[in-house]
Amino acid sequence: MKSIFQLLGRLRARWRGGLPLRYTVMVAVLAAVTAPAALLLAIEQQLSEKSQQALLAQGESALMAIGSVSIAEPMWVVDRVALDAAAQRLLENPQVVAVRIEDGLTNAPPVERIRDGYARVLDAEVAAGRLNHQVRQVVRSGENLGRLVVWFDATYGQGLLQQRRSQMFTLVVLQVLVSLVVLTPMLVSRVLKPIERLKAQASALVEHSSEEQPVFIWRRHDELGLLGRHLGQVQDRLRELFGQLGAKNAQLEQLAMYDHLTGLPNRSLFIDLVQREMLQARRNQQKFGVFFIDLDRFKAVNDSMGHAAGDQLLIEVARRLRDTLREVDVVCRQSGDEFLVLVRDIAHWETLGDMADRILQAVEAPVVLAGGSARVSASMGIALFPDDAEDFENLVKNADIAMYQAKSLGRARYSFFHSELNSRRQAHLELEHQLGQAITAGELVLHYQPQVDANTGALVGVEALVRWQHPQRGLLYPGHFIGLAEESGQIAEMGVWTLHEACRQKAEWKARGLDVGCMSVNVSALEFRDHRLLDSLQSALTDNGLQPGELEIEITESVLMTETDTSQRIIERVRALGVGIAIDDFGTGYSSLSYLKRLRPNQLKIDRSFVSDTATDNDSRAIVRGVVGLANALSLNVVAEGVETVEQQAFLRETGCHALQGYYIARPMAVEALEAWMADRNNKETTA
Ligand SMILES: Nc1nc2c(ncn2[C@@H]2O[C@H](COP(=O)(O)OP(=O)(O)OP(=O)(O)O)[C@@H](O)[C@H]2O)c(=O)[nH]1
Repeated sequence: MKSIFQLLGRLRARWRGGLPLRYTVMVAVLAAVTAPAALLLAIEQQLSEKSQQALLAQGESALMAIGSVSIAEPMWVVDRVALDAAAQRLLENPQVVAVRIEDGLTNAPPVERIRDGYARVLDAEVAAGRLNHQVRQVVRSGENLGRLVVWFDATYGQGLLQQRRSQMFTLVVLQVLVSLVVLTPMLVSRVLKPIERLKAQASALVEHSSEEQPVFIWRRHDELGLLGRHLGQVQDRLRELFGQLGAKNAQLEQLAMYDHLTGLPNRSLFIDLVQREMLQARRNQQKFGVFFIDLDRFKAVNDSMGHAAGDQLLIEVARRLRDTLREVDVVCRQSGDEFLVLVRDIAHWETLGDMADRILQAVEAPVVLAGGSARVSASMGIALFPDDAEDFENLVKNADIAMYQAKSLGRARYSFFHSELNSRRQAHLELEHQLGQAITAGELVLHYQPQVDANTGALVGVEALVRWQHPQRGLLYPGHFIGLAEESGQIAEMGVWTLHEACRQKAEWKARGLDVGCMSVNVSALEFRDHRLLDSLQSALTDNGLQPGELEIEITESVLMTETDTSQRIIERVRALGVGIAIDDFGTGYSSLSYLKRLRPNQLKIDRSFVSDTATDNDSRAIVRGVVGLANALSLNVVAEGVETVEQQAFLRETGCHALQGYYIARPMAVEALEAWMADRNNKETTA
């Protein structure tokens, strides 16, 4: 019982939640066909029961009337045979169970006819209501002859009714079945199937993806067909929109993930791939490498052959990188002339070195461009996962640091990253940053080293040497920061400051009556080739009211001897200005005599390495003698640098060297110390 209720509950819930349409239609059709049929059946039963009873009653009365009339004559003539036959005829009526004809005039026994099986039970059946009997007087010519008693089967009508009922029921069932057989296929084909199709079409719309969609063709012209066609149009429009969206997405993905020039993955995609590789490498305890590749002096290709040729070169380099690497490796263009490579599945770290060599060789092969042929090299840094870093940013940063190391070692090579290199680079960057502020913070100072006449010992000039009074690290010598200043471009600003400060100091001494002789200022290679050099010299002199002859610039031999035509043009302009020119570190480079003649400097400074060896080394002595002889021949002054002993001084005097500079004379000194030194010498001279 409980489970029946549960089932009903479930059905109710199902009904409320919405039965599938086909069940609903089936139930509706069944109800629509069977309910009126059942109602008709019930009404018909009621009506036929009533009319049946009336008919039976009428039939019984009629039978009694006809029976009594038909036996009146035989009773009158007392024809028992005819009476018996009349009783038999009455008994032939199926309703009649027994007939008795009683003669009221004679005492003759009644004529009786009883259906088989009823003889003994007549009274009991009457008492039970299953039989009823009727009695009718038989009359002739107003005289009462006797009576007719007939027993009728009271259940006869019921039987008839029952028979009729089952016939009606069969008819109704047949009608329901016929209705179902006719209606169901019609409903299925005209309503249910189209609705199912519409449902499938709508579902296809809902689940719309870029994949192939089924096509629904509607040929019907009713409302469902119209709805289907409309849905089809929506589907077509959606398909079209999705197609456009897909193309746009692919375009956006291409733009977002790939470099437009080379078609290589860009940095975003590369990050994604490296991060996935990290997960896998961690799981499998594997290593992988990242290469940071930067083309060497790519700017020169752009500058000399044009940007379009530069682009062509980048495309070609990208192609070579792809061709050189294995399928599993990924190369991306990070920006400009920088490429990143993810090197997967490395058995040994040496594998990386081999691959790096192959890449460098591939890049270095000549490239034919629109404007001619070009040749570039690349510098490459290699960082290893997980040894050098465990996240993308640091891995690439470390590969970059290693690449920078490769550049500083002379380019066209690769370097592995080491954490120690990282900290060195860090310190370097920090110093570079501090150097940027040192000039404005007044942390740069000039020390001056005297140059004296080799014979008389008189002060003939001072060389200004820059120092950095670092707030934490104390006094730093140029070796610690000039290279840095050159790399970062700060050398230009530093050079201008040095020139102006040296001239300012010279002017101050002059104003105070202190004669330090000629002021020598070092000019680096970058400053020397900077077109602003002449303006700087001019303004340093003018601003401080100095004569050009009071200033001299020192340029190293190697700087002068590269791009000699340019050097010569610059030297000519400096000389035209009246500023002196000294060739520094003379003897270490490769001056040719003809250039020396053409450049016509004022002074040669013999490099300290020759001077320091004069005591022991005959060759050095010969070189010094040669340089002095050459200078005399070209009417140039000679200053010997790095004089540290009395013997060196004696030798240099003897060779005819004009001036001396070195620790034996005096170290580079701050302004006050130099002034004290000069005062001390004056005192000694006066005393002497
Ligand atoms: N043709 C072309 N040049 C580009 C593109 N993107 C950046 N560049 C140039 O590439 C050059 C990159 O120069 P750097 O790497 O800084 O210097 P470099 O000349 O290669 O010198 P080193 O790297 O120090 O050896 C710059 O001059 C940029 O203007 C590009 O898409 N096409």
